[in-house]
Amino acid sequence: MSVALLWVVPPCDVSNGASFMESVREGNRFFDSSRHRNLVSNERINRGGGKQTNNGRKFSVRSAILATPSGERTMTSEQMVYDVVLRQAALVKRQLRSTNELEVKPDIPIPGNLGLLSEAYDRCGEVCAEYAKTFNLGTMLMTPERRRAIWAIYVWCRRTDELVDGPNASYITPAALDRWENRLEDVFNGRPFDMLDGALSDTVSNFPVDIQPFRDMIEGMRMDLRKSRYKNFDELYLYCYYVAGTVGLMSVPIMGIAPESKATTESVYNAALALGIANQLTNILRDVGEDARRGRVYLPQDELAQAGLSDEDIFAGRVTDKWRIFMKKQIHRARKFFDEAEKGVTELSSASRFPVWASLVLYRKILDEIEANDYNNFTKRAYVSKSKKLIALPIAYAKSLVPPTKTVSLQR
Ligand SMILES: CC(C)=CCC/C(C)=C/CC/C(C)=C/CC/C(C)=C/[C@@H]1[C@@H](COP(=O)(O)OP(=O)(O)O)[C@]1(C)CC/C=C(\C)CC/C=C(\C)CCC=C(C)C
Ligand SMILES: [Mn+2]
Repeated sequence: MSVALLWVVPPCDVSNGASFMESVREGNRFFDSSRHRNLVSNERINRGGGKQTNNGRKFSVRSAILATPSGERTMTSEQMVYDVVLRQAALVKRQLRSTNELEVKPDIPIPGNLGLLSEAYDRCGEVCAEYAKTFNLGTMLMTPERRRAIWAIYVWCRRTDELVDGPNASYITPAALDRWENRLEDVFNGRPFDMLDGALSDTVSNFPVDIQPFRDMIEGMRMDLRKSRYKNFDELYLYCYYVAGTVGLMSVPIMGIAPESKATTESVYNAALALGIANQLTNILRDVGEDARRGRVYLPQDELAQAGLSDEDIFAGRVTDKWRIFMKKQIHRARKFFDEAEKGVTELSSASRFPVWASLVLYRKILDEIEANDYNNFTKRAYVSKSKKLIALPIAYAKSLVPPTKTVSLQR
């Protein structure tokens, strides 16, 4: 296990604040909260980090699950999630208006704090370089402000995922996730707990990032703790939104939409959501065998039954014609989400397009590799070789040079 892994989410992390504080001494040094308040109150945009409750109303996908008296939901997961998309897009639009209207004051440098802040961002960059080499390379083309903000978000997502997927996952309880969520609220309120949270606190005070996708990612981790089967695609869609679609919604406010783009803000956020869903569906199709060995089946149960398959077939790990037909349909669906996402990448600001194209092209290729393995995702892990990556990256770069369309092409 790498040193960085232990350091990102120390064993005592969310379950024991005091010993965690001891274990990250730099964090203590940085987060004398009174000093940090100075730092985050130096906001370029008057948003009041953490207070974005969508017009005073805290919104969550969970709270939007409307039910009939018989307990049936009246909205599909897609409809519920689209509501979060609209809210994040509205926040960005409001922000754009307010920065045009308000006089934007230059940052007042605070000696000492700024040094620590840049150290915090450097740490985030190191984690990114350790865990996501190709992606990290792609961020080098972004402006320094955007790059470090994306690093801070990446690190928060990675730490959140590590809670349920890392070496200490068996100690993680719903209560620990509640504490992690309280810590998130503190980040948005300018009271970060440690150095890495501090970088995120600074990021969310400088960019119009809504807290809801962050809360929803934690909700996805709760879902993972209590659930190991998905009745249908609607249930799976919600899970994919929670753990991956949220990443798209967190990232676009940082990456920015090209000023010359004619696309609606909502449509770009919708494409970002689609990329998260596509990635997660691909991740699930790649890891069927690995997940089954942990007793988990992320595939829609009704679609398995329609194909004449059951959990037993998955646990047995036999590649049959029934399985191949089933897999072809699942791959087709994941590709549809990638297609949807592609329409939006071109609309991003020019320097942000390359890392997104690179990640899209490389992740999409995993689906080709599952096919090349004759759909054996039980015992063969589909991966994109170094040489294939080397061929794909210049293609991604060429795609990133294509400017936004001149006409309104993206509408929902
Ligand atoms: C350019 C780019 C990719 C930016 C995103 C950077 C960022 C903040 C990434 C965070 C990723 C993360 C650590 C998420 C935690 C949950 C998780 C692990 C999700 C899975 C990722 C794959 O990781 P991996 O293969 O390492 O999985 P294992 O842990 O090994 O199982 C996911 C499958 C999903 C991640 C989702 C995205 C990267 C969505 C990206 C979408 C955008 C950047 C929006 C682009 C904009 C438009 C308009 C298309
Ligand atoms: Mn994972």
